Amino acid sequence: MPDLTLPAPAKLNLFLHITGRRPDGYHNLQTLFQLLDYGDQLDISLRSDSEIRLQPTLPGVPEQDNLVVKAARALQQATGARRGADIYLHKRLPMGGGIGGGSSDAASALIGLNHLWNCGLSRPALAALGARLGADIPVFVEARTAWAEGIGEQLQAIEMPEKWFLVLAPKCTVSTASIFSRRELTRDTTAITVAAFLERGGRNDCQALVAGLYPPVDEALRWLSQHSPAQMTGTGACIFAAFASAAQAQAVLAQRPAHIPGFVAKGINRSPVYDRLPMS
Ligand SMILES: C[C@](O)(CO)[C@H](O)COP(=O)(O)OP(=O)(O)OC[C@H]1O[C@@H](n2ccc(N)nc2=O)[C@H](O)[C@@H]1O
Ligand SMILES: Nc1ncnc2c1ncn2[C@@H]1O[C@H](COP(=O)(O)OP(=O)(O)OP(=O)(O)O)[C@@H](O)[C@H]1O
Repeated sequence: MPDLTLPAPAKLNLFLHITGRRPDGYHNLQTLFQLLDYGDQLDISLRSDSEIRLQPTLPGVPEQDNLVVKAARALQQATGARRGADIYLHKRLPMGGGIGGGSSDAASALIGLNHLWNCGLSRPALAALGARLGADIPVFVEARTAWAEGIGEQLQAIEMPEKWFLVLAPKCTVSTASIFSRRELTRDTTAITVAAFLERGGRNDCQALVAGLYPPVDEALRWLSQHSPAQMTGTGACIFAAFASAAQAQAVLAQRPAHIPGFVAKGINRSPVYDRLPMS
């Protein structure tokens, strides 16, 4: 039996506007991070030595590059924690899909190990530690559906209607860094207010570029758009559409082309991690 089991939920970017580029190359953006009740799971067991061991190894990701291991080491360094951990990662989320799998795994590792090692870091301190490893990690540490600005780390929790989402995961991996480095990317969208988004919606500034570069993304977008307004999340490759009920989303999922994997998940305002381990 592991000492602690924690979920690592996915997110969708309900819109993604790129409003500028910082001198360090990172992009200022506006987005709405919608958490989903679907994701990976981490089983964490304490070790008496200070080793961090992760199983299984993900295809193409050496153990030391896995964000879970990086997060655990960063926490050890920041706090002087001497204990180690064996972590088993049940991977369900497609990698490089724009649904934040690696970031969420890292956030759950930070939250779980902070608890098991008695490090005593507050949620904002853990989020700041996570931000150094990836722009999408803070929202999973804060564990709330949120409006985000800056590079994605300035967060404001927001209560959204809890809709159902059909997510299609075209069989390709999109590198976030490569999309953000493309010359053709539009980087000058005018900032909008939360109220304007809630009234009129928004778009994904990376979508046309990614669909042009990756035919499987284009195909999935075209197919899903026949049934409901479809959008890409993050820098892709996943795309999604919102439905009022699970049954409606499942009915469309059942009709999808057999070669496109997909799932249905509920949008949630609070991550299940928050309920497992409430903290300051
Ligand atoms: C596009 C989003 O998925 C929206 O949620 C995220 O902002 C990406 O977050 P992430 O995958 O955690 O990204 P990171 O691992 O921090 O960065 C990957 C690469 O994407 C680029 N990057 C990322 C976030 C950002 N606001 N501006 C950027 O330019 C940088 O080149 C960086 O080297
Ligand atoms: N635990 C992990 N799970 C998935 N990918 C990981 C993990 N650790 C490191 N990585 C690396 O990070 C890359 C991006 O992974 P991830 O699945 O988080 O992408 P993503 O869903 O596009 O994320 P985001 O929306 O945050 O940009 C992977 O291709 C992989 O090389």
